[in-house]
Amino acid sequence: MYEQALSQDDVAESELVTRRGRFRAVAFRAGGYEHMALVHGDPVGTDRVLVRIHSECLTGDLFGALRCECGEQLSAALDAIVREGSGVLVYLRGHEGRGIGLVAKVRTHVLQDEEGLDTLDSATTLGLPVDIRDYSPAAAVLRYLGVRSVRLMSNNPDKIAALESGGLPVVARVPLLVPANDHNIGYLTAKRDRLGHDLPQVGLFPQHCTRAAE
Ligand SMILES: Nc1nc2c(ncn2[C@@H]2O[C@H](COP(=O)(O)OP(=O)(O)OP(=O)(O)O)[C@@H](O)[C@H]2O)c(=O)[nH]1
Ligand SMILES: [Zn+2]
Repeated sequence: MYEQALSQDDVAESELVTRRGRFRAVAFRAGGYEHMALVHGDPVGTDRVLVRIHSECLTGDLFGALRCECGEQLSAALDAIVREGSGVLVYLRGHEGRGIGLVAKVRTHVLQDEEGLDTLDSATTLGLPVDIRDYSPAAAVLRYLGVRSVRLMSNNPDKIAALESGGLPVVARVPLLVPANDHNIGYLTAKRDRLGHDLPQVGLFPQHCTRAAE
């Protein structure tokens, strides 16, 4: 857990113009990793800031893998922040594979493909934890940025609890739903049924599903 306040020694900021628009890129060190917050508009001292806390997923975010929905959620969240005119995306490193790392995550993929195990059992069969993510760096950077309260784009109740226990009030959860496909429908179903994520019922994952955050 990263409980102290971020110091300027651990932060560097620059303008970052992207295809979507203009952001402030805030690189910061916390909990042994280097993370980044992308800030759009001016959320300093503001309540109800639209925020996405995004867990690193190299395969989904960078390579567009369809076996999870991370890449599409990343795009949808940035689009929503730009539409809103203000908001923060916190990209957390060290979260790969829900904290077990990239090599271990790919090992879970092998078990999913070859043995038909789901995203939980494939981890536990390897003797690994299902989820050991630490969200405290996100709370630390949001406090550093002067965000007062948050509308969080996520389907995962753990993220809300983690932010609140980090001192950041979450005044609303904004669903972040993207279309399901044949490759990730089992993954989404396991997240809903076994991890308690707030996701639609079977048959209602539109290709099915739905809107990004509004
Ligand atoms: N161990 C493991 N991790 C995975 C697998 N697929 C994706 N991940 C990781 O899961 C993390 C994303 O967590 P999810 O449970 O998909 O979603 P979430 O971020 O908790 O919830 P949202 O805020 O609603 O997106 C990323 O860090 C991915 O690397 C898998 O099959 N096994
Ligand atoms: Zn992913």
